[in-house]
Amino acid sequence: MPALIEIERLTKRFGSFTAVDDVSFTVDRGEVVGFLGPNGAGKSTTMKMLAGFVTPSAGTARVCGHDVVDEPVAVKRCLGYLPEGAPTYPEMSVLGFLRFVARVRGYRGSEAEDRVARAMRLTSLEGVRLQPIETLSKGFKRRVGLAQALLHDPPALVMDEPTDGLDPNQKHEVRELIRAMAPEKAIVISTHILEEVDAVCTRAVIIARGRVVVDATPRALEAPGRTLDEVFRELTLGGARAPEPAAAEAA
Ligand SMILES: Nc1ncnc2c1ncn2[C@@H]1O[C@H](COP(=O)(O)OP(=O)(O)OP(=O)(O)O)[C@@H](O)[C@H]1O
Repeated sequence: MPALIEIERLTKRFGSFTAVDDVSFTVDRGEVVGFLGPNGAGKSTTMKMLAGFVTPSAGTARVCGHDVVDEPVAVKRCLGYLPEGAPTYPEMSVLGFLRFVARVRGYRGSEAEDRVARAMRLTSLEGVRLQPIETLSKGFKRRVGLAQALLHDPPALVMDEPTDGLDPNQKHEVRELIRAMAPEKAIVISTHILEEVDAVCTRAVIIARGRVVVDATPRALEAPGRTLDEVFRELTLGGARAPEPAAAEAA
């Protein structure tokens, strides 16, 4: 049976700048892949291609067997996507926004209400349910993003820095949530926090300058006697890069 998430030679060029360069990896049910890399390595762009927000320049990606370019609606049905930053519609209340998401996803009546309630429960949002999103702290906004990604209980989850902006207790809660969901789902999380990889990931894919430089279990990476931090620096030195100004304008 094919993996729930399949990425094959995926490439994204912005003008003459190649942000994602021939990236391939798969994620099976039960796996939590930590997608790591320095700033500008191409993590968000890869995730946006998986979620259908950016069109690949070359290569393919499939979610639950559906091609992200040819079958975008089928992909969105089986994928939960947490983008970087905060959810849109800042003037909506948490409850109003999640009801809206439920409606867009085709749920009505008690099923919609049950799904909204479950998503708020999983992300501990009940206490702020009537508050406009724009008045929430960064950590709570992040949780609203997480709630919308989980609302339809998708088999595949792609989360761009899910614990960004959360305090240590909230980070712990979100990691626990990811761990609890993991057996049933294929999960990709991007992160800068290497301890997060140890805490929740079954595999680490490290990307640098748009290319995959490692795809291994955290345990294999650390052996013998090296920390993940050391491995990360060794593999990604050369670090951040920026597109040529002309390329950025062409995008
Ligand atoms: N629309 C765009 N036009 C031009 N360049 C872009 C565009 N989107 C991203 N890039 C460039 O592509 C490269 C990869 O960006 P991306 O956001 O995928 O990196 P990242 O690994 O997610 O970084 P970070 O860890 O800082 O979030 C960066 O150099 C970025 O400036």
